[in-house]
Amino acid sequence: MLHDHLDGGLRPETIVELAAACGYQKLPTTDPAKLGIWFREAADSGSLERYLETFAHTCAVMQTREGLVRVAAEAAEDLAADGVVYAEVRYAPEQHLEGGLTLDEVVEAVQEGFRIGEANARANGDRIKVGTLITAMRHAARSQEIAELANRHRDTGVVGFDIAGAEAGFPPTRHQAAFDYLKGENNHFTIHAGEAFGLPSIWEALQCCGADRLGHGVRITDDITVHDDGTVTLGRLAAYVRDKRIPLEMCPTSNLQTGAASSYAEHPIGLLTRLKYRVTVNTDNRLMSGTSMSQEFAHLIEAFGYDLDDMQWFTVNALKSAFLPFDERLAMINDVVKPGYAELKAEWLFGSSS
Ligand SMILES: O=c1[nH]cnc2c1ncn2[C@@H]1O[C@H](CO)[C@@H](O)[C@H]1O
Ligand SMILES: [Zn+2]
Repeated sequence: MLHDHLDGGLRPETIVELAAACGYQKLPTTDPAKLGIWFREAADSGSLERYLETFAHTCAVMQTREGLVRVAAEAAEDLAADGVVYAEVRYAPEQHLEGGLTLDEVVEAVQEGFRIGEANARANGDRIKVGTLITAMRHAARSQEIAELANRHRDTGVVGFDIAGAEAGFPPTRHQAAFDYLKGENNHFTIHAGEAFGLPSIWEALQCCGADRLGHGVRITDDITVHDDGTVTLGRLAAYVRDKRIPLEMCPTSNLQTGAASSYAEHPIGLLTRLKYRVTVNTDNRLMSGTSMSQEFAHLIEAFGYDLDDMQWFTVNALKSAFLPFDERLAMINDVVKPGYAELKAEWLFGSSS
């Protein structure tokens, strides 16, 4: 899985405990069950801007080294327990400086947490590798500094860079210098684009900034015409995205909440999958969307009748598009993902062994 926000995936009980530990008193409730529901409902706003307001509470409890280590470790454990074997988890270090940590200390704490979480997952019989994406906030003006931060930590598990936050009014070219810098360093980046704003945002992300992947990218369907007889005409940009195999990090539930899609059945992932775009399935924010990787798959199975072969295709697409070295991607696909799906198929054929 390629698109999961660290500050969008906390366990509700952890938020409550960390809030008590750091004296944060603005939580809407300190009952973990109610808090989980509150996040889901508050994020169900129909607008990206309002959806993003809920992150004030999670970021508030991620301002200390201990808080960051714990949240990162638990993210790795939770993803592994759900069957995820490779996850790229992102967050914006600039949002975690209020407790006096430096940008580098924030990154070091999160990296330590991921390593602890990977080890705990192994102890539980699960296997996961977590790669970190360092995000810069698109409304802010620190992207150059954050890109340099990502580049500095590239040899200890930071696999790339991203920009996130409100899209309308903040085109990716505001951060052109950061992208040019990363290209100069032969580093990788993805850009949230085509979620709350349409084709110009996708075009800029690809053709000006040089993004390796698109976060969401759902609005690419604005450039696709489906005719009454079912045939399809692709515009130039839609054709480019498909021809160049640009990975689309699709997050169905998140898109329903922010209004980027109106139902699972009508989510552009159905059309884009049929047209064999490089589609991947992701959670975006497990807390705000009350979801998990397996739940996102379950929604798609229900809406589109996908089977294990389709799940495997999405998973292989994700590994092909990961910011991991090529040999590791290949080993993940051939030695982990394919045998894993073969095992699921055997269970389907012969019945579960457990
Ligand atoms: O779907 C999204 N679109 C744009 N920005 C997002 C989305 N989900 C989360 N964030 C933003 O990314 C920051 C760093 O993780 C979060 O704090 C949130 O503001
Ligand atoms: Zn996102």
